[in-house]
Amino acid sequence: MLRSQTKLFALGKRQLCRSMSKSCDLTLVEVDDKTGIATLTMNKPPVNSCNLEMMRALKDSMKQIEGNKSRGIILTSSNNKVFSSGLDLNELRNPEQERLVAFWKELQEMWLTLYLSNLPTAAAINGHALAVGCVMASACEYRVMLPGFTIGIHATKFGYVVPPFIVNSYLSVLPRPVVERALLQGKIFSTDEAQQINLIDEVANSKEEALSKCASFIGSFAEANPVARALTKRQLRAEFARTLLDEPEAELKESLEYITSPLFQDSLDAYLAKLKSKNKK
Ligand SMILES: CCCCCCCCCCCC/C=C/CC(=O)SCCNC(=O)CCNC(=O)[C@H](O)C(C)(C)COP(=O)(O)OP(=O)(O)OC[C@H]1O[C@@H](n2cnc3c(N)ncnc32)[C@H](O)[C@@H]1OP(=O)(O)O
Repeated sequence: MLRSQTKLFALGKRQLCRSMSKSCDLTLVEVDDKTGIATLTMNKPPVNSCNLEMMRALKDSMKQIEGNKSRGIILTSSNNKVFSSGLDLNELRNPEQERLVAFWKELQEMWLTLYLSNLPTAAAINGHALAVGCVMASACEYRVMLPGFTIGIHATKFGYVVPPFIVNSYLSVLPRPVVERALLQGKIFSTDEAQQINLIDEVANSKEEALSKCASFIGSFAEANPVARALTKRQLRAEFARTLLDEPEAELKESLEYITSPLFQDSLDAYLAKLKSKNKK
């Protein structure tokens, strides 16, 4: 995509500076003047983990793209090894109640904004997509992944119960028996395995190729009336979004109780220690 053909804007500056992250642009949005397709790039070093500010920036970017009458959204990463490492686990560890409530509500809203977007959505998965990283990719309508990476929801492996809307994210892409086995095993798929079960639609050999394949998918709706398309998509997806649309408070309460339980906190401590020790060896 040529720089001269794109409009570039960034969100999340203020929030990011407050959270003392390394970069000042959590998300980058480029809109191709020719195609009208927006590329939304996650840009939170080192691994695009989703803290409160990141999820807010993602949600705000998506709303801004919809408001700008773009023709579609491609979600990707500025990191060439990691698409997203999922929720920022530091947000879940010994959380301060007010921030945890804001964090979980933001997760709910970000997921709903992406899952029910009026626009065609596609993910150019140019790195590992773990847990909520996989959930975000699954919430899109189309997925193109680069070889040599991994994707999946491994929550049960480290003692996390999978919330219903995350189950639904998988169910909107994969058949129920596959979802059941994958979630209960905490299965992480290689690119090849993901293609075999249709968790991803295509494999591309470079990020540019992945973006181009995503753009072709979005272009395939050129003949569809955008309003009719959006309302039909909403109808098709409403069932899986029902819990969060109708009872977000109940889902919030259940999740908060679980996250603040000693059982969860203990397994999180052990998991984080393991993750950190990897880099000390
Ligand atoms: C009955 C109904 C009840 C309903 C109850 C509901 C209950 C709800 C509960 C809970 C939540 C469950 C949902 C979970 C979803 C999630 O998304 S949890 C996040 C899970 N993600 C991971 O486990 C990813 C872990 N990371 C990695 O595997 C690797 O980092 C990587 C493969 C992504 C990248 O590897 P590499 O490039 O080698 O980088 P690293 O050196 O590993 O990482 C750099 C740096 O970042 C830290 N880090 C990595 N991931 C995270 C993260 N997700 N959060 C926070 N920090 C992370 C890592 O520790 C390194 O830090 P240091 O440099 O060592 O300080």
